Amino acid sequence: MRILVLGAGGTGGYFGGRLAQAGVDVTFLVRPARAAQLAQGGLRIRSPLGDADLEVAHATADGLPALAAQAPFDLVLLSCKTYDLDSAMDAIAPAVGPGTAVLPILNGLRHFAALDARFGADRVVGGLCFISAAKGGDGEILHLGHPASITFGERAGDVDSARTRAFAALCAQAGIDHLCSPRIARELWSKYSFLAALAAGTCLVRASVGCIVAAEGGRELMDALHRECLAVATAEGEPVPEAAVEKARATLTQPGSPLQASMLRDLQAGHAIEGEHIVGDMLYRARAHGIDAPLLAAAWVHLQAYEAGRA
Ligand SMILES: NC(=O)C1=CN([C@@H]2O[C@H](COP(=O)(O)OP(=O)(O)OC[C@H]3O[C@@H](n4cnc5c(N)ncnc54)[C@H](OP(=O)(O)O)[C@@H]3O)[C@@H](O)[C@H]2O)C=CC1
Ligand SMILES: CC(C)(CO)C(=O)C(=O)O
Repeated sequence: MRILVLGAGGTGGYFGGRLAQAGVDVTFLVRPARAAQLAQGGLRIRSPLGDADLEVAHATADGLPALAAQAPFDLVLLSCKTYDLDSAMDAIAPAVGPGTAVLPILNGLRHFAALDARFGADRVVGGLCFISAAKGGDGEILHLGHPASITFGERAGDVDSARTRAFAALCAQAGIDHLCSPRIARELWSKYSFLAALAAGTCLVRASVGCIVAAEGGRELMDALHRECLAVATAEGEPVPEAAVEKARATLTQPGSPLQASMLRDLQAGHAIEGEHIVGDMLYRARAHGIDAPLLAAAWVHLQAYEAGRA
């Protein structure tokens, strides 16, 4: 399987790097500044699961058509931020042929409509990841915690397609914790309801879960945010299974937990954020279903004010 990884940031750099480390045919599609970094220092992963210093194949958009003409790509692992989705779709388009699958591991859900419209729904596989990772100042990939997993699956529910089976085999070869799910919509909603609550809560308070729940009313805040998101999942026809609800609730209210959403890291660094894609979209869906979501609404005001101040 020939894989193109769009982006060599926190998630793409980590998972693409692990695949490359295991000898998988991986090419990173990056912009010129990142290409220069990769050419000079390679891809460096710093992780509790093991460091790696890798020379990786990479290309910029202008070189991609020639590469795709040499041999078609079987799968594009899409790992951009959602505010870069349009440019990322333009960039990967020359590599998306008749037999190419596109597997996004972005947070949220709204990107699927854009990907379906651009490439056709049959090409787009459902996907998500769990990891805390970021690109450091020197371009190194910093894996900030233990879990690092990818979940993927056919959105039409085919448990055992050749492309998901082949990708699962490569993840196994690379030692990547992975799940090929027959219910990817459910997995997406489980992650999204958890992540939206985490991002809304930690950004609103600008603190980790542990600091929030140590405050009077903090646990109740995280619980109530989670309930708002779970109500949306149910209204959208994908109620989150009780075991996943309990696991997410425990994580969102765990005393002493250093966990914060990647959105808070971006916000504290003064970077662009995926506020509308993650918190705004959850709130829009709540409103469309007539669900009262005052905490999501407050978080969304906060994120918009941040974006306005940044502009
Ligand atoms: N980081 C985390 O811990 C987690 C993130 N996620 C989600 O994963 C997604 C990706 O996040 P993350 O990996 O952190 O993001 P990063 O910003 O670290 O990496 C994204 C990379 O995509 C590259 N990129 C964007 N547009 C293009 C383009 N047109 N051509 C080439 N490269 C492009 C960027 O390049 P450049 O460097 O040139 O800007 C950047 O390096 C987000 O939706 C996020 O919410 C999910 C789970 C955990
Ligand atoms: C919650 C977490 C860390 C899980 O991967 C995440 O997706 C994020 O912060 O963006």
